[in-house]
Amino acid sequence: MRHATLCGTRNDSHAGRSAASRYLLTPLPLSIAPAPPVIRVRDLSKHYPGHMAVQDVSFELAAGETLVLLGPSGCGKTTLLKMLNRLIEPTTGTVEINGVAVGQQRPEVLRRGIGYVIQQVGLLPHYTVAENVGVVPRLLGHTAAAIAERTSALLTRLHLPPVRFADQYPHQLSGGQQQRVGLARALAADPPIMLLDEPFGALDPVTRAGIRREFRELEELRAKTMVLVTHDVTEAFELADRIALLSGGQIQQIGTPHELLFRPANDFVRDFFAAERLALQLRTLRLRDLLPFLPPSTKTALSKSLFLGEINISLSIDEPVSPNYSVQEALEILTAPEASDAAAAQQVADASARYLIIVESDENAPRYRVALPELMAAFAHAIHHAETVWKS
Ligand SMILES: Nc1ncnc2c1ncn2[C@@H]1O[C@H](COP(=O)(O)OP(=O)(O)OP(=O)(O)O)[C@@H](O)[C@H]1O
Repeated sequence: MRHATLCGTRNDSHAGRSAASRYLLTPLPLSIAPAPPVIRVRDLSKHYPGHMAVQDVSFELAAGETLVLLGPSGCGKTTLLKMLNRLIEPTTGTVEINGVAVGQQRPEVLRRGIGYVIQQVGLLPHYTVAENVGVVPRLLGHTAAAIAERTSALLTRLHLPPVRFADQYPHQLSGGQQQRVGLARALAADPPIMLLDEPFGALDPVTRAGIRREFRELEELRAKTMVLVTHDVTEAFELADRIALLSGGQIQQIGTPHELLFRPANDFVRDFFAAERLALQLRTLRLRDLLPFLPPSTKTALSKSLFLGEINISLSIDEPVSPNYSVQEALEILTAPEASDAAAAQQVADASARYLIIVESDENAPRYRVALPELMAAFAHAIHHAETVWKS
């Protein structure tokens, strides 16, 4: 498994935490033992009379990793998630958190160390927003001042200004606001592990995409080990370090989004992504993957000052982009007009006049100056290469 031999480095990529960590993987020196998994699931099954909800599931999760449980309705995602914090007891198999079997811990004690977010949010209707957020810290005996400070900071971070929202009741909030309070509540005691079951499920697609973006960039979540359930493929690809794709209670494949897309383990996996294949390829491939396929003429040896000057003078792109950007993000930059700048908007009509400057953090690495047609040609080559490597 990836975390047994590799460690992820978070950075400030525009692409968000998961994408950044996937593409900045650095081999561990052989002398350093890998950290033990935070969550270890072995041969886990749940049988109901006449029905196997989950069958022989095993996986390990490293600290800070996000695993998405993905699959069609009824495939066992929620049952599997709930066995991690003992909301459901397994029929066979074990779950260990930090090396201790969860079956040996009192459920309420176990759950205080694990944040839990569900689609229905489950806010207490007669508690204010602030009281809802403070529930777990109060149980843990935190001081009133510490709870108030933490609540206020979290609400602010989640775009719920405390002055307006702290004293409101759940019924006075929109669905998206309730969802944010649910997230704040789960984060209030700063648990190292978060379990999230369709956390954005009740929202319309636009609100959902917005909250997902905020979620990805939330500082408070950066170091957390997370298991997130969704049936939304785009959501899974945006948020996962690894995805476990389930069907009929069994894991069909577990791996990075790149692995599931380009190296499907079986027909089910391939077919599951077929309808959204191109969109997922655009999200999954990074500019770094395209570099070998760019024509030599795109390589530029501009000095930093010249290069920044050129951007300002002749291009509508203000910032160089990192090779960690997805092809999707690069396309958005190349084709999106600056709303406030009519001249820039005019330039978009001739997209070939716009360039991306792909630049590594290492100053000595080559830079690339790429227009839309070159980008798309390299994308086509990179896809062909990834698929050919898999088939051979
Ligand atoms: N208490 C129960 N008794 C009997 N069968 C159950 C019970 N709970 C769940 N199941 C069955 O187990 C299977 C898995 O259910 P689960 O809720 O884990 O699926 P899911 O993948 O989360 O589905 P969805 O995406 O629709 O929420 C389903 O077929 C469901 O009907």
